[in-house]
Amino acid sequence: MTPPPELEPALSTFELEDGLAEELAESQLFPDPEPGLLSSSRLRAMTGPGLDSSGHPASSNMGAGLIDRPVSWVALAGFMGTGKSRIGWELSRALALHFVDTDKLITRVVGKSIPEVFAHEGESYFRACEGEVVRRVTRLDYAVVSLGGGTFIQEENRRVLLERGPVVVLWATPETILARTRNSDRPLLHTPDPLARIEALMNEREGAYRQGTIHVNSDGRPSEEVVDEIIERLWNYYEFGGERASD
Ligand SMILES: Nc1ncnc2c1ncn2[C@@H]1O[C@H](COP(=O)(O)OP(=O)(O)OP(=O)(O)O)[C@@H](O)[C@H]1O
Ligand SMILES: O=C(O)C1=C[C@@H](O)[C@@H](O)[C@H](O)C1
Ligand SMILES: [Mg+2]
Repeated sequence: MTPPPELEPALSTFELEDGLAEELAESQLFPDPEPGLLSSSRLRAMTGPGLDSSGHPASSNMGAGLIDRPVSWVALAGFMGTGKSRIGWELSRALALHFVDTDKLITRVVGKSIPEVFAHEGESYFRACEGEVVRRVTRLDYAVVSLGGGTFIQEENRRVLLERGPVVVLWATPETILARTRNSDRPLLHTPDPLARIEALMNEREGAYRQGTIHVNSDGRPSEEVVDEIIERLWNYYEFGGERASD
């Protein structure tokens, strides 16, 4: 069945994620949660042609040169709850780019939720997964990549990401972060005083986040406004010497 035209970009995004999941499943790091579940033939059967040799979904027209955009690759970093996943998805729709959420990709490939990965395999395993995913997503083109809150803290990840393209860091106050994460499961905030934990972690991490390319406040602003500011700042970045989309 042919999807309605407005769903096509989202569908090709899923194909891209399938291709990445397949590659990762074949890497040494990720265990196969159920024997055969992530075998490449099974994924291929579920997802069709996957990626072409340059990493684009085989059916994509995203590189066809029809869309004027400031960048063809951008990552979003920042503390938990600053809006990386939500803003990243909306930004990808606005720029007609694929969307990859590294947390989601890890949970999909490992076959467990992030709290389960922290509880069973430990945080250092999760951080190793993040490193592997960063290496893969920096090889993509035509993508908005939303990172996990701790991904940009690891020096090697920062180096690889900043070498690849602009990294937009989203910011919000500890109070907003608490309100946005209160009803969700972030293992690092499983503590009797999550606000104090957010403040302490933010202090520890602020210097690393400051190394991003573009900084945008997401506090008390509707997501559309945040997306508009990111696009405007990406155009400035492009005009002042950033890399242009290759189409
Ligand atoms: N600008 C915004 N205004 C209001 N709510 C927002 C805004 N941005 C994000 N949210 C909401 O805040 C919650 C957390 O956002 P999101 O999951 O995108 O954060 P994140 O930065 O990806 O966090 P994590 O690092 O844990 O993955 C979600 O419910 C999301 O819809
Ligand atoms: O800030 C962090 O270290 C984390 C943020 C989330 O996105 C997840 O990646 C995980 O909960 C860890
Ligand atoms: Mg997220």
